[in-house]
Amino acid sequence: MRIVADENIPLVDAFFGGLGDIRRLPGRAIDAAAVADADLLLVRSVTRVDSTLLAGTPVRFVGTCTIGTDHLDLEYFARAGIGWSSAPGCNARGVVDYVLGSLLVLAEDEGVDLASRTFGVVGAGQVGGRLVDVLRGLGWRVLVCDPPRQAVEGGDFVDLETIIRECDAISLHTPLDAGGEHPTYHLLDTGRLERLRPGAWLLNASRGAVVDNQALRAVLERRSDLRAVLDVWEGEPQADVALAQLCRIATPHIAGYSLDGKLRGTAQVYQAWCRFSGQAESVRLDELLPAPWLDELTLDAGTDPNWALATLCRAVYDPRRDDADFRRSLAGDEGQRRAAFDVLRKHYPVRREIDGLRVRLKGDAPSLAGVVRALGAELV
Ligand SMILES: NC(=O)C1=CN([C@@H]2O[C@H](COP(=O)(O)OP(=O)(O)OC[C@H]3O[C@@H](n4cnc5c(N)ncnc54)[C@H](O)[C@@H]3O)[C@@H](O)[C@H]2O)C=CC1
Ligand SMILES: O=C(O)C(=O)[C@H](O)COP(=O)(O)O
Repeated sequence: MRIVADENIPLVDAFFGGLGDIRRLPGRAIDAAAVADADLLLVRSVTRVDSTLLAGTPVRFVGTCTIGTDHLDLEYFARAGIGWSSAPGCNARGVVDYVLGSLLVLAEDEGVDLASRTFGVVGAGQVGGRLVDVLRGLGWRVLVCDPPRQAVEGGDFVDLETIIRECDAISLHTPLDAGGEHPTYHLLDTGRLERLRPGAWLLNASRGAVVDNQALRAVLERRSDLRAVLDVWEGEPQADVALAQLCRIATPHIAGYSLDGKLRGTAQVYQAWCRFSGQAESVRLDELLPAPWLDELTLDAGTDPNWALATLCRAVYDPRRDDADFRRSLAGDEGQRRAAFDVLRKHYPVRREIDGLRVRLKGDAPSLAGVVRALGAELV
């Protein structure tokens, strides 16, 4: 079997090496010629996979080691009888950790207590759903907007206008969808951005075009009270430099880049391929995942819970490093910036997940135990 794979899929040899010959290419260089004799195509989010790429090739299965599927033409796959899989939820925890780290930075800048803010989560699926659980677990007020879920489940959801009107911090976690019943392309347009509450924080780690980037830049230029955190950009790997400079945190689409999340992505697609092809699985992720660098922490019962929250999160991940790396890359010319966007992603440092921590409490401390549990870390 011939396999073509994005060179940035970690452990691709460990999982797929026994199945055939693997040709590894930069994701943006995977073209029709590269897949002309491939049976299996493994991609990440940067490769557009549609009839232009696949028509006339022997490719019978496409795996994307990502959560997002907006780069796949799924209607074409159905028409052409091509099997496919994404990796639902694989890196959702990484995005939650990114949002937590960003909220801590914003709160520290402005000297506000996060518990006094109202949070809005737009899109409560794999990522947003986990984020809601963590924020509510910390005892914070969270409003949730998810019209597709609301239509099916009824329940405790609000509309987007309520989020805009009432929330001090809004985090976007929808898929990018230009059509359908609940389109998300430019979901935050000029009008909605203008109506953000005074001093509001807007975070986008979903897909760039869920926010109208030009409109956001114009609004941020007019309203110095707003704070923006952007991990994703319209036109990646190009990012609007002026917009990035107006953001409090700006990063090159790395919110979900925990090692655990990336390896889960490869493993989930391998499992999907095994189901599709009727083969037994012979490689297991838990045998390949390295131990975390930081395993166990001890907190005294007298520790301030807000300090504990910041310390536990930042012990594992602090987005300021990624912001600083990205900001330095913005000094280059257009070509250098495009290249740097991909280089920062390709050589991303090892990062683990906050819920991999084990925390020991010295003494009886129910509020500290609540913080540890809300973060998903293990109390030992
Ligand atoms: N920056 C990064 O590194 C990463 C970004 N992502 C992106 O995050 C986004 C969310 O991913 P998941 O949670 O896994 O997706 P998901 O499909 O599990 O959840 C998305 C949720 O959004 C809801 N939704 C759809 N249309 C909506 C609308 N118009 N308004 C409000 N809610 C709407 C859906 O009902 C669903 O519950 C995707 O765009 C994904 O590509 C995912 C992982 C990493
Ligand atoms: O899983 C997703 O969806 C993401 O956005 C990934 O974090 C994107 O990773 P790449 O495929 O762009 O490396």
